[in-house]
Amino acid sequence: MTTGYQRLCVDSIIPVSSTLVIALALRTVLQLNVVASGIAVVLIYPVAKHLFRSRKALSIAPGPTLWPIIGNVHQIPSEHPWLTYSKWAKTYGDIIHLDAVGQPIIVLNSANIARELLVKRSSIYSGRPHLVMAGDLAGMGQSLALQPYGEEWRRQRKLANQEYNQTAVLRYSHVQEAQARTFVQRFLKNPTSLQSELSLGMAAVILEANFGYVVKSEEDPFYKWALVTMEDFNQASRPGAFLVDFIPQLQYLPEWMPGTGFLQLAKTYRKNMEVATWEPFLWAKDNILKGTARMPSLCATTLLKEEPVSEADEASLVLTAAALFGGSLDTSTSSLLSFFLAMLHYPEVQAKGRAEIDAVIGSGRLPSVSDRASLPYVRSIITEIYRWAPAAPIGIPHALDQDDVYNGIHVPKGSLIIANIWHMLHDPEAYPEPKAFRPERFRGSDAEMQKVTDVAFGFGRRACPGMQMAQGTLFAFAATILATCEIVPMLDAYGKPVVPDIAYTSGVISFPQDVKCMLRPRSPQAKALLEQSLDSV
Ligand code: HEM
Repeated sequence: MTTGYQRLCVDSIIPVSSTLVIALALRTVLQLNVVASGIAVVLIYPVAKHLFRSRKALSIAPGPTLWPIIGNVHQIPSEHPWLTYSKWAKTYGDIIHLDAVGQPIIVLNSANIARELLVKRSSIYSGRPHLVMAGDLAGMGQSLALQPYGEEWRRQRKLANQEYNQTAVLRYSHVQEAQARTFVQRFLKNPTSLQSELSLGMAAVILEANFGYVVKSEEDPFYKWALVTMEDFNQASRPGAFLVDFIPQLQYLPEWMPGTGFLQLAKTYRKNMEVATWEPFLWAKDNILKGTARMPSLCATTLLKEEPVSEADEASLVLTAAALFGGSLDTSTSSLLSFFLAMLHYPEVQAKGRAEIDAVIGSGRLPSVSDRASLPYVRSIITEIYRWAPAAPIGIPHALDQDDVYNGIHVPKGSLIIANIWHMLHDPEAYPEPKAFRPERFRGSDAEMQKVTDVAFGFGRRACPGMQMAQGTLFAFAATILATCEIVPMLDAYGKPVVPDIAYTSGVISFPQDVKCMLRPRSPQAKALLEQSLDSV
């Protein structure tokens, strides 16, 4: 059955193409004899007029031509969608309407419109898309990042905020500093593994903050399980990978039927997820109750509350911790890879950051997270990373829970709302020469930097709850690296430096590709400080 909305989409068409239809019709008319012309005008004109009028009557936002039934499915880009949406902004403007077989998708290319809708109208714009394979069948839809906007989401969000708000997160500064120092030591020994060492460092920060658990190596079982589940999620949520996402009724087929392998796969994903999320929690609970756990942690704070923690509360806690891990790992790793890439391409920025650290901290100690306030240039470098290469270039889509009208434009209930963060942060009006990495553009002003973080971490009630954690971790890593080492390119077989290209992957979390480089210790004293700092951990 075709829904009213599907019909509207199929019938509607953009003005440009309506004009084209009329022009083509007229050209045909001119080639026909008078009688035939008369018939053609009678037949074609009303159709063209109808197409033109129905779009206006609908008042949906502009966008590429909608095809019958499929809408824009064939035009929705799978590679670097933020770049195509950004290009479309020139033709269609800051709010674009797309349709994927009846599913309305609204792309926002303006931070102001995103604020109008996702922040000011957040009571209706804070849902998430419903994923059948990843969400319902694999069981991942219960976690904070995918929960529909409602009671359970609020419960999980409260747990996340309690532990990772601006003040509470400072209790983890020592973890962030220790991991930054460990990373530098490890990478000095093994300069071929930048991405995996960063990923391990990011995981270690969040697993300690969530569970009081210390990760020592890539072989750590909790770390390995978490990676498996993240990969399962990537597979399960791949757009178009599973028919059941388009035809949800398929989930009720019996498992013995041919073609239902996805049901078995979903069970495997669910089992992996249960191990990855519950095992570290049970470990933490056991240690907290025995009094042997490292403190503080999200689990300790929650379990040691005065009121008893019910089974349902425990389940919410486990899901929150899992979402925080998932939200943290790739975004922070990608941002730090971008830091390395930027420092290789802009050695003068690297030198300036280092000079600021030398001037403020000197060379007698390593930087700590509490130095953030006195290092505005290092803060600017980190902010410029969020802007220059946002780790989540189109964020996570929101879903609209009610029909809405914005500036006369109809935004249908159930629309997916995509904030094109990349475009907003590359607007040449706000950020001249947006492709240049230039921390000076903020003039050391926190208000200017906040304009970037207000966009890069998403909007409204769903905005990133890990922002303060990310800020501290990225600062600890960037400042420790700059204070102790120079970031230098690898050398080729002829001893020539090889600076990696600026190229990014296409996923929801976009990574710079093939960033290879070396760290060169700045002095024997810097090396000694690093070694001493690890002895004291
Ligand atoms: C550079 C680092 C990071 C960036 C750029 C980033 C960006 C984002 C963005 C754009 C969103 C979507 C917001 C929206 O829907 O409007 C998001 C959501 C989320 N982030 Fe982050 N994030 C980062 C680090 C972190 C960290 C460190 C954590 C955990 C400690 C985290 C946990 C989450 C969670 C759980 C959500 C889902 C929130 C919800 O649906 O209510 N993120 N993040």
